[in-house]
Amino acid sequence: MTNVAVIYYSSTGNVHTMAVAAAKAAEKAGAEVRLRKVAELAPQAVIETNPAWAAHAEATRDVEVASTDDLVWADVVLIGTPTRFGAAASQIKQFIDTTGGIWAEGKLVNKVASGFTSTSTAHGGQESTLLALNNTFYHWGAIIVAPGYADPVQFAGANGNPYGASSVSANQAGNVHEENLAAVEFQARRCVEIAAALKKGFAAV
Ligand SMILES: Cc1cc2nc3c(=O)[nH]c(=O)nc-3n(C[C@H](O)[C@H](O)[C@H](O)COP(=O)(O)O)c2cc1C
Repeated sequence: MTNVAVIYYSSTGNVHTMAVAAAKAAEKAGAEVRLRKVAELAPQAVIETNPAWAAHAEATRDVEVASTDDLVWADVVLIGTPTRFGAAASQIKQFIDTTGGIWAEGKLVNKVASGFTSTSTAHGGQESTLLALNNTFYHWGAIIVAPGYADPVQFAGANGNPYGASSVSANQAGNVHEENLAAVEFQARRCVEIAAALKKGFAAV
């Protein structure tokens, strides 16, 4: 059994929708899956300035919050974040910054890792966000499994990002194109497949 942790942050539901699709696809591929949001850092007063943000926070209040134990448990770590000025959301960064202890113990080595994102605009920083996430994965000693163009879904009109599934929301809540969902499903399946092969390979050496 391959363990998959889908860990995400989402203010207005786009990345959440992608995370749920990734989790379901990994489960369908035979993995055991933990879907976890990272802790919110924004003050409630700020959240309430945006009705979509407040509504999404309320709708997902029962989603379990990610811990470093989820990373230790996982064979595959899929991290989803909206773009914030071309980089990951601070909520995701804060979670990443709690991994120093398990990193020092070597507990992140050889995890299969992959990122997905959502931006408002097509050239709003999807690649810079995903490449910045990859920098963390390198430091963990993880094995980055990007979708590449390894499936025809990557050539669908709304897709095309080989670094990780990416949606363009136009700042609309929960506005993920079905082709983006197919892309993140493929990405999750690919990670499960590669992690299972790695496990077998390591067991054989
Ligand atoms: C502070 C802030 C910074 C943002 N920076 C960018 C950006 O650099 N480029 C972009 O295209 N969208 C940017 N966005 C928009 C979000 O990334 C976009 O709406 C995304 O789809 C939200 O995902 P979510 O619904 O999962 O929260 C920004 C939003 C906020 C609140």
